[in-house]
Amino acid sequence: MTKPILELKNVATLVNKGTSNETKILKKLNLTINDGDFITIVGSNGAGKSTLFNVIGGNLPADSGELLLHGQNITNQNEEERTKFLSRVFQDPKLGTAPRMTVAENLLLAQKRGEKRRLKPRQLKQSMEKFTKLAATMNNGLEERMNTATGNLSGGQRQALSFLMATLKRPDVILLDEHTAALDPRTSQELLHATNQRINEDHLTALMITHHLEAALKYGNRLVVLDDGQIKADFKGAEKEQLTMDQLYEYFEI
Ligand SMILES: Nc1ncnc2c1ncn2[C@@H]1O[C@H](COP(=O)(O)OP(=O)(O)OP(=O)(O)O)[C@@H](O)[C@H]1O
Repeated sequence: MTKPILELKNVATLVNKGTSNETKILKKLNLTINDGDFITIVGSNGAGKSTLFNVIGGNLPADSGELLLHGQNITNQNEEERTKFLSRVFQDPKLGTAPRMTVAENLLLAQKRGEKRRLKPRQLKQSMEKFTKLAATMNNGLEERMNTATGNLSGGQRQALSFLMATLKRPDVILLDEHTAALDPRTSQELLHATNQRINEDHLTALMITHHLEAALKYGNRLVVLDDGQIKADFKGAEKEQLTMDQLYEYFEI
């Protein structure tokens, strides 16, 4: 039986509250994320995709409705508290890693998330074999650059590292916020492939925003279409597998 990990119930979000520009972005949105779900999220510009991630991540409050994690109400938890169960990878390769630190040091930081953050050379040595193996799963030469400062990596390697850091401690939910959008088509495809492999093999739960409809169709067990702050469609299992590009395009017609 599928177990809900995170539930959004009637979540609404307002911006510019109390002004003449007050706007409702998410409109009584309901979404249940089950254990092992890999949900691709598509929608036009301004549909509310990033806002949805901001509300899940605690960067933006829900003005009404509630969020439940394993049945517990977390609506009022702040961003920092939510990092205990959640991690996010952004579009910008400059975010998510410490540029002057090496690949191995960044991975050690991610491994020590939630603990005291002092890095000891001994711990780095102990974890090196594990980190190198992990980096090799990305299939982009990251494992050969373990002692390179992150700022000197290619964009693709940097995003792969951000992804590994986000998954290292197996958070309950991983938010992938167009994490391959700044990469060239080939590098983007390779990272999507490696992302998919790790999510499936490690049975992780993830949401991935993408503007690449092909990728949204190809990856994941669910596909959610967001429109004007609401979920317009939520294709699951066989229904998603049978969904065609033409059918998906129809959701983008004005
Ligand atoms: N803090 C804010 N203040 C005012 N308006 C906001 C704020 N955050 C988002 N919006 C507006 O809410 C709407 C949804 O924005 P959001 O960034 O969530 O859309 P999106 O689906 O992620 O778009 P894109 O595909 O362009 O990234 C947009 O019209 C945006 O301008």
